[in-house]
Amino acid sequence: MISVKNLFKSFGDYTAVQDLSFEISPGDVVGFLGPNGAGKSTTMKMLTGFLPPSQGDIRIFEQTFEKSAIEIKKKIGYLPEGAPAYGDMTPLQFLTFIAQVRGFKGKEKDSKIEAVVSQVELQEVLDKPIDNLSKGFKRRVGLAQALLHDPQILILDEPTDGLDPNQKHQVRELIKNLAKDKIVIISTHILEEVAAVCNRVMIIAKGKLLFNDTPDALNKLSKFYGAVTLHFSYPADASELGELEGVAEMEEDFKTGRVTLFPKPGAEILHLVTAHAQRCKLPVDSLFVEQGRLDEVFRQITQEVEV
Ligand SMILES: Nc1ncnc2c1ncn2[C@@H]1O[C@H](COP(=O)(O)OP(=O)(O)OP(=O)(O)O)[C@@H](O)[C@H]1O
Repeated sequence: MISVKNLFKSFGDYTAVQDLSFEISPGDVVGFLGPNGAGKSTTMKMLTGFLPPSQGDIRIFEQTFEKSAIEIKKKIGYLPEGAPAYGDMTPLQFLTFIAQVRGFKGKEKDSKIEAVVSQVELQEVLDKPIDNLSKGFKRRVGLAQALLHDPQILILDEPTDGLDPNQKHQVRELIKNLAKDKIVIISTHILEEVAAVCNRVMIIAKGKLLFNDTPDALNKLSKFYGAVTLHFSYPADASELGELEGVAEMEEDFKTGRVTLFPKPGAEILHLVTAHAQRCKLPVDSLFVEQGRLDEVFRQITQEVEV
């Protein structure tokens, strides 16, 4: 369990993290979202013991960094932003170095390295200098060092940043396949990542925690949640759709033939819309219920915050 109470971090006059409080339990995969400069990396650095807080309390499985820094660090795997590594080392040399720092020796060291190399599929680049590797492989080396000691807590700062779609998919699959009792915290700018791997979302902006709930609860804040969108194959009069019982508002895009109907609070409008479209023989190509748009809610939540 990670328990954070009233956490602050200032750099000179600037307060990067303001009064954060939250708890994270084993099994939680948390997507940590926020605009540039929101304070995500700073918070992660405090959670890993890399930066001391200016104020506040961090407890990791009931322990504090003041009393038990080494014990806590054994439980945490951390991938810092940009996946820094020693570029003139090969992945094998780097992972050997990390394994030694983590206190592994002999056969145990070799088997830890072997396991993580196979887990993140580094075999083909093991003996090439890290500086010469592609971005995707560099990121995998970073992940390997974070996973090597099979930590209970994984803190990954933008693990898929700059990766191509295939590599993003691989990293997400890897995260999904981790033991189900771990705590995983991932900072990201990619909203689809949250839906793909996380069961919880925390949004911060200007150092303040603005949202802390499930991805589904975030979707429900979207004005598009439960809306019905239709595409017409040729222009048609959709005005009667906007007057149906339960429809609060209608948006029409005449160029694309798209019509979106927003329900009144609590109303379900799908069956009324389909029945009307059939009755009036509207030229409907496609019709679907919107799940909510994360990018729209993200903008709404993060733009409202005051300094
Ligand atoms: N060591 C430091 N000294 C001074 N200011 C800092 C320091 N580290 C971070 N900051 C400032 O604190 C704020 C939060 O930075 P942080 O890196 O935590 O944001 P972030 O949410 O991770 O952003 P991004 O998404 O761009 O990585 C920024 O304004 C940043 O310039």
